[in-house]
Amino acid sequence: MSRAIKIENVNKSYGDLQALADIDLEIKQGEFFGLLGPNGAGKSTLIGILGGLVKKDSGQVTVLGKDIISDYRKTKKSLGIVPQEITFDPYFTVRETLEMHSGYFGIKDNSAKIDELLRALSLKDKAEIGPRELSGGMKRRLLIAKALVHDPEIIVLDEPTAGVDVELRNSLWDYVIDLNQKGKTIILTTHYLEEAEALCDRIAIMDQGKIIKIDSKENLINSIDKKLIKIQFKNLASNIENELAEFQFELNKTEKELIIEAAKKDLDQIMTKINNLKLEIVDLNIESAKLEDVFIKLTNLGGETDE
Ligand SMILES: Nc1ncnc2c1ncn2[C@@H]1O[C@H](COP(=O)(O)OP(=O)(O)OP(=O)(O)O)[C@@H](O)[C@H]1O
Repeated sequence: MSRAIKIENVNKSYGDLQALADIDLEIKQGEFFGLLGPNGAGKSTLIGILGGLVKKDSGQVTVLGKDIISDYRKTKKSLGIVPQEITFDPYFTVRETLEMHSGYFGIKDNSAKIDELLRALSLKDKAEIGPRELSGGMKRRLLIAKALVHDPEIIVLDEPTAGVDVELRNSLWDYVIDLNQKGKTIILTTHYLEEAEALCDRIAIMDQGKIIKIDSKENLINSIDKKLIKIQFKNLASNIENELAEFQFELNKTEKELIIEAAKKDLDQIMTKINNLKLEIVDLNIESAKLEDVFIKLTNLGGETDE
């Protein structure tokens, strides 16, 4: 696979605040890449640099092998960036907004693509009204359509589903997955970690202007040695707590449910002990670690994953 984006040694400060510190990152063509991190980690700053909205202090960024500064026009055409901030010209309808944006890229008749986007993003019946009459979620979908009118090779989505309801979120993802399967590179930032876990192949976790971890989703999740065992018994026995004393567990006596957090290496011993209790099991569930566990471990910010 060839390279979609190469970021080398990029730095950016706002006064005394170093928003990006020596960022190195390569994203291959066709990847579905997740850029995660707590508020203020530097994700939007990095995306702003990519799109030419933020000026880097140093370093180099290339898009499909072209420098974002010296080959600005070409790199701009290869990128479709959906920003976090919603801004529109209120005097144009949804369709006119998309036609005008096509015009920026020199596309004269773009009605087939515009119709495809309006359909995919469920905006067809809103095509002739102004952005002021759209709900917050609809505005966000128009922002996505606007970024895609010129059929870019690389699509960057900065928090695309904030404020979008579940049904539309799912249809939006179906559309983005389809684009990715057709070969488009997708870069996603989101605070919905389960969304990143479901969609991304590779993930970079940023914190305080640095990339603190970058790996495949599977490797990240496997790096957490944790299983959550939930067992519901028909009846409890008085010796459960003694029997499991060496492990970390919770016992809900009303629900007759036992929850044990265990390392993989202890699973066999735990299951043997539970077997020795000779209790009738009503339900059993073993969960593996989630991307959220990795995020919490690396950033110590579990409580702030949702905005
Ligand atoms: N224009 C600006 N002027 C001054 N400081 C800024 C500016 N833009 C961003 N920052 C600061 O740079 C840091 C990185 O911000 P950035 O928006 O890139 O983070 P983020 O990871 O996108 O956060 P979020 O998840 O909240 O969107 C923050 O400390 C922020 O306050």
